[in-house]
Amino acid sequence: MLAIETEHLTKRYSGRTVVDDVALRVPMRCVYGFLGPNGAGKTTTMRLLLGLLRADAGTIRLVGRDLAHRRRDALAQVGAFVESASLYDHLTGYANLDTTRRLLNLPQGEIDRVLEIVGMRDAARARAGTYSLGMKQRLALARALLGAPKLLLLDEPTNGLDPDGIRAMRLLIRALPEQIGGTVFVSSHLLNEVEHIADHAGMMRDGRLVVQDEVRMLLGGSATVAMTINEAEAGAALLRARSMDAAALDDQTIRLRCQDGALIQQTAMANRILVEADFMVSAIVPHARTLEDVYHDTLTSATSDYRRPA
Ligand SMILES: Nc1ncnc2c1ncn2[C@@H]1O[C@H](COP(=O)(O)OP(=O)(O)OP(=O)(O)O)[C@@H](O)[C@H]1O
Repeated sequence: MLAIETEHLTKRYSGRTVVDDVALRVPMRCVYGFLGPNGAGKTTTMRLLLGLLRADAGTIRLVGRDLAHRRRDALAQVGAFVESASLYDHLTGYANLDTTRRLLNLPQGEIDRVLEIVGMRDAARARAGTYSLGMKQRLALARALLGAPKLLLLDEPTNGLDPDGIRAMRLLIRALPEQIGGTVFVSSHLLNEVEHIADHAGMMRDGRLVVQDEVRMLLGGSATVAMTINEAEAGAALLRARSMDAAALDDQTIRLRCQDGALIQQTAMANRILVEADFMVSAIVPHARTLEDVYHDTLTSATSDYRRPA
């Protein structure tokens, strides 16, 4: 069973398709990072998943329940914070959670359970108006955890936080799949963040899901090295003539893309070719592939489609 499964999910505004035939495959018990530039359709997709918008086509299953046919049951599996945390400043953290607890008709003990998860048992006695933004976000997360949902949808959870707040939120999110026995679906435009916290990632562009895979698979594949050389254009041209994947990044730097597992051998070969042709190579620095590379390779190319069959 998947935490989120969509088929042909489509949403149009005034004839313009902003979510286009999206097939999300989000496994259970993981952190899934949902990436894409502004306007790519992430928020619209999340609103569709939460039943806040009606799709023009396609289906949504949340933790095995079809959203159209078993709406209550499906949404009962989901906790979310989609807009930035809205709390009653004049109430304590505890009382804020208590209002939601009563609405959901949950036992009192639920509040202590969720406060424990977000590490705010003591702070919950203070009024929410005195909290830092990081604490407000954690309290909002605690509220989303009320009722023990198996799926959490978080929209830009570190937005506006300082470095300490970002770190605390990241650690918290990383530990959540284990603690809730479920999945955390996080939208973000911070590639570095998703690389640190997510096991799976999906990338949207112009309403389409153009990448979806395990993060370790996305980061695998070709590795690159940066070679510092006296004449990068000519050096890169020579390497390309010898069937190597090389490009001049600037006057003095060649980027050499190596096949999986062949980094050392291909780098040594490129170095020998250049030196034998009287180029001066002064540094060779391997560069581990990052999600930023995947993002740029994918989102800047009009034709690429990294989707793997599910
Ligand atoms: N209510 C609406 N009416 C018309 N167009 C809309 C509406 N909501 C969103 N859009 C358009 O749909 C597209 C996708 O927007 P969406 O907010 O889903 O993108 P996003 O990936 O979440 O971007 P951001 O990171 O900026 O929030 C955008 O072009 C946006 O202008």
